[in-house]
This record gives sequence, structure tokens and C-alpha cells, in this order.
Amino acid sequence: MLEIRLHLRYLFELKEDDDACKKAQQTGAFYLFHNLAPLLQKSEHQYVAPQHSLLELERLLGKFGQDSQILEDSVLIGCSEQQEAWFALDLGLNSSSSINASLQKAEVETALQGSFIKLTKALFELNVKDASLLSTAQALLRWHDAHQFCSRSGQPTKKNVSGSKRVCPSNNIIYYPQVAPVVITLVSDGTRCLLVRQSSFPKGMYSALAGFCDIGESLEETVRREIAEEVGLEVDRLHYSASQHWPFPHSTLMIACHATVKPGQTELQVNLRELEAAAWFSRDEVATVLRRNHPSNQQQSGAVPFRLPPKLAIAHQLIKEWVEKPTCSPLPA
Ligand SMILES: NC(=O)c1ccc[n+]([C@@H]2O[C@H](COP(=O)([O-])OP(=O)(O)OC[C@H]3O[C@@H](n4cnc5c(N)ncnc54)[C@H](O)[C@@H]3O)[C@@H](O)[C@H]2O)c1
Ligand SMILES: [Mg+2]
Repeated sequence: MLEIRLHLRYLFELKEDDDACKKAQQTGAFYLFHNLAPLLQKSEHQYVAPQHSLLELERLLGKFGQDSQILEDSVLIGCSEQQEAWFALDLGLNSSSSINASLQKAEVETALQGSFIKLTKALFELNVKDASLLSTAQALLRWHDAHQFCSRSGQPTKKNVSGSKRVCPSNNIIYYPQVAPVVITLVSDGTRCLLVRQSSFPKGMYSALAGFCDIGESLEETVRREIAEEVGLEVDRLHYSASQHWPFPHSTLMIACHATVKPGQTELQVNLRELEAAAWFSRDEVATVLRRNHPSNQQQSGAVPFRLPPKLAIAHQLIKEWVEKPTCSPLPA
């Protein structure tokens, strides 16, 4: 317990103190990206994210005739319980501190014996720790790339060493990385749950209902509005389940809830501008698909009526929770 507290304190110090963070880079580990795609190596059926030391990076940059100024673009993404700091660096983006410093993708891939692969493609083939670190890293790198100028003065902003903020030197406005809150709700009428699909989903996949919070809304208001907007139902009861950082389409905080509607009020009015389809599914139907979703059962014969989101997605956890704990008592909304 004490160790956990210590490493979180250490992380806080690195975010705030530029000198401490620079020192941590000397012994830290770096994850590399190229235009927001992480460097990965294939190992059996999984992708692995290799780590590199500062020395290895300096050698790599030297090999390609680059100075080490690009290292100033690296961002702190976490640290181990043993206080080894982890950083991410994008070798393909041209930030203000590294004009013309971007490296050729194919040459770096050969030198590092890996490939830069889009996170949308690789996320579900990573272990939980790498998936979480790379999602954080991509979100932070993307935010820095998109916030290089002050929106008030138009002047270049300067990142601190850890990348926890950017400051405009001309007016001292501080910019912090943005997260967009999204609620994701599994609606139930007591015996069935509501699953929906958007045309952008992979073929056959159904998920829980999601929507961005509007400015000024509480989570409860967002849940009520999204459910009314997308399927025309009125929420009776609602309770919080869990949350997850989600990197697509950019940095969102998914806040997962269970909601119930009254048994007599289940007629769907599907908003076809938002959704391609929405339907009620029984617990048995969902349980069967969940079992089939498991990689070890995918060879099983028999048609699967629909698919559910992968295990890593909070939508999957929410659906699994509903199947396994049907009678958890909801709180009034
Ligand atoms: N991790 C999971 O299990 C899981 C499951 C489902 C959805 N999601 C994520 O939830 C998010 C929202 O779902 P949705 O598409 O149904 O939302 P939604 O119903 O709010 O519809 C999306 C629309 O909202 C608007 N919008 C408002 N604020 C926005 C903002 N800050 N950023 C982008 N668009 C904004 C845009 O017009 C956009 O087209 C998506 O990013 C999706 O990737 C995650
Ligand atoms: Mg939606």
C-alpha cells in the first residue's frame, strides 16, 4: 500500500518539476510512435510494445543524423511501482521544437525491428498494461500536436518537460490536456437489455448506448437526454458502474452506467440519424453471444446472431455485469 502511494507521489513530482523529470528520463523507458501510430513487435498472437532507453534513442537519432532536440517533445505517461518513469515520443510529428526533425518511418522500423501500427488496429491485440499506456500516450501526444499555439495570442505555447501542460509565454495562459466525458449506458427493462449499432461499427457488432456530455450537464442529465434522443425511452432508475479512458476518436472518459425503464414503456423510436439499429435482447441471447465472443470458443459451429464489443472495452464489461448480476439493486436517479 505504502509503495503504491510512493510511486503516485513520485509521478506527481515528475509532472510538476522539470528538473526531476529530466533526471527521470536518464533512467526511464520510452515508447515510440510515428504520426501517432505506436511501434510494436509481433509476438505469437499478440503485439508487444518495446521500450527504449534514452541512450538507445540518442544512438538512433545519431544514426539518422538528427540531434537530440526531438527528445524535448517526449511526454510522461506513467511510472512503475519501482519508480521507473515511462515516456512516449513521436518521431513522425513536426512539433515547434523539432522542425524538420521527423524521421522516415520505414528506416526507423528496420532499425528497431518493429512496425508502427495504427492503434485502432492493434489495441485489442495488446495486453492490458500496454493497451492502457499506449492509449494514454497517443491521447497526450495528439493533444500536444494540436495545441502548439495559444488561442488568445496566436503565439507558440511551450510544453513543460513532462507534458502535463503547455504555457503561452506572452500571457502565461496555461493549457491542460483535454478529456471529453462520455456516458455509456446499458438500458434494461428488467428481463431484457437494449443493444444498438451505428453504421461505423464492425459488421454485426452491437453495443450499449453512448453519448458525449453536453456542456452544463450532469451525468444523469446526459444519460436521460441520450436515451431519449437515440431510442425515445424514459429512464426510470440509473446507477454508476465503472469508468475507462478511451482513445477513439480522441481522448474520452467513458462513464459506464446501468439504467432501467419501466416494463410497460419499452417501445423503441430509433433515431436513424444516430443509429443503424436498436433492439431488445434476452439475457440468454446475450449470454450465448458473450460465451462465443471468448477467443477459445470462436471455432464453435453454429451461426452467431450478433457480436459484442471486445473484452477490453467497457461496453463489454457492462454487458457481462448485467448478464452475471441481473438483480443488483438500482438507486433512484
Ligand atoms: N469503450 C467502449 O466500450 C465504447 C463503446 C461505445 C462507444 N464508445 C465511444 O464513445 C464515444 C461516443 O459515442 P457516440 O459516437 O455514440 O456519441 P454521440 O451519441 O454523442 O454522437 C457523436 C456525435 O456527438 C457530437 N459530439 C459532441 N461532443 C463531442 C466531442 N467532444 N467529441 C466528438 N464528438 C462530439 C458529434 O456531432 C458526434 O458526431 C465514441 O468516441 C466511441 O468511440 C466507447
Ligand atoms: Mg451515441
